[in-house]
Order: sequence, then C-alpha cells, then structure tokens
Amino acid sequence: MSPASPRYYTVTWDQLHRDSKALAWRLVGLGPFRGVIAITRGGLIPAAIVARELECRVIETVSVLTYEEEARGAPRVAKLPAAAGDGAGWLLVDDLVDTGTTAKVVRALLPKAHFATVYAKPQGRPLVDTFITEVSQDTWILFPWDTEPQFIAPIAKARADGGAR
Ligand SMILES: O=P(O)(O)OC[C@H]1O[C@H](OP(=O)(O)OP(=O)(O)O)[C@H](O)[C@@H]1O
Ligand code: HPA
Ligand SMILES: [Mg+2]
Repeated sequence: MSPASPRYYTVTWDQLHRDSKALAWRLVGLGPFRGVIAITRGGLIPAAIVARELECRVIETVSVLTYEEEARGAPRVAKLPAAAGDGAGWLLVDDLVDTGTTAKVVRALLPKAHFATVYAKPQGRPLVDTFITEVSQDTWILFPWDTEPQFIAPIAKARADGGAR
C-alpha cells in the first residue's frame, strides 16, 4: 500500500485480545503444536495470547523487517528461530499479512509451519493458513502499540472553525 493511506482501521487492545482469542479457537483443533514462532515484532502479542490459550509454553521468534512506519522496503531477516527446523509441527504467528512480502520470506524459511495471522488483506491472504478478519487492501491497520488516545474537538467547534468532515 502507498505511504499516504486513504483509510485507517483502528484496533484497540480489547479488540486485539478478542480477535487473537478467536484465532486460538480456530487453531486449537489443529494442534498440538511443538511450539509457537512469533514473527517479531508485530506477531509478539498475538503469539503470546494464542500460546496462552493453546497452553503452549515453547516460544521462538523470527525477525523480518519490511516496513519503516507505512513505507515498505526490501524484507530483511534480522533473526532466525533457534530450533524450529523446517517448521514441521510449529505454529507461526503474525499480526497481519498485507502484501505477503514478509510471509513469503518466512514461508521459505519454515515451509512446513502452520501460518496464522489475526488480520489479512486480499493480496497476502493466499499465503496464510488461518486468519480471523479480512480488511481491504487500501486500509492501514492501526495497532494499539502504534497509537494513543488524544483530544478531538467537538463536532460543532470543528464546523465553526470551517473544518469540513
Ligand atoms: O505482508 P507484508 O506487506 O509484508 O506486511 C506485513 C508485515 O508488516 C509488518 O511488519 P513490519 O515489517 O512493519 O515490522 P514489525 O512487525 O517489526 O513492526 C507486520 O507486522 C507484518 O509482519
Ligand atoms: O496495515 C498495516 N498496519 C500496520 N502495519 C502494517 N504492516 C504492513 N501493513 C500494515
Ligand atoms: Mg511484522
């Protein structure tokens, strides 16, 4: 997606927890898994919630850097999982799949892992085995760790100031 996103989808902590638990419900019948591999950093919190629900205490990480804020660059693997082999029996978790760039890199590293994300956009969706919520390709998902509440002027004041909405 282009850096200047036309729409945003705001995800609160509560919603992220609910959606990650919904993901765990979908996954529970597919296990048991040898462990969970979080794709850092975005996959860390969904992976923690899923691991808790699946009673899975073995957690690995793989680090892929693809974005700088909303700008996509070439994916770079910064850290490999220590002990997941080709991924057989492991559950790979990320917050979302967007263009699928990160997913392709991780799938090549761990081809036999089951790949789950909380959110999926259409372009990356075919690369995911299990996900919960689809959002359109031109939407930027705002995660709670990237945002904070702030004051917003009353509607009447914004109108009086000439702010078109
Ligand atoms: O399908 P894609 O187009 O590759 O986009 C999805 C990836 O982008 C984000 O990670 P990011 O590179 O921003 O790193 P981060 O998780 O450390 O924030 C997100 O957490 C996914 O891992
Ligand atoms: O929509 C998104 N939101 C947050 N991070 C992302 N990384 C790729 N796409 C997104
Ligand atoms: Mg990420």
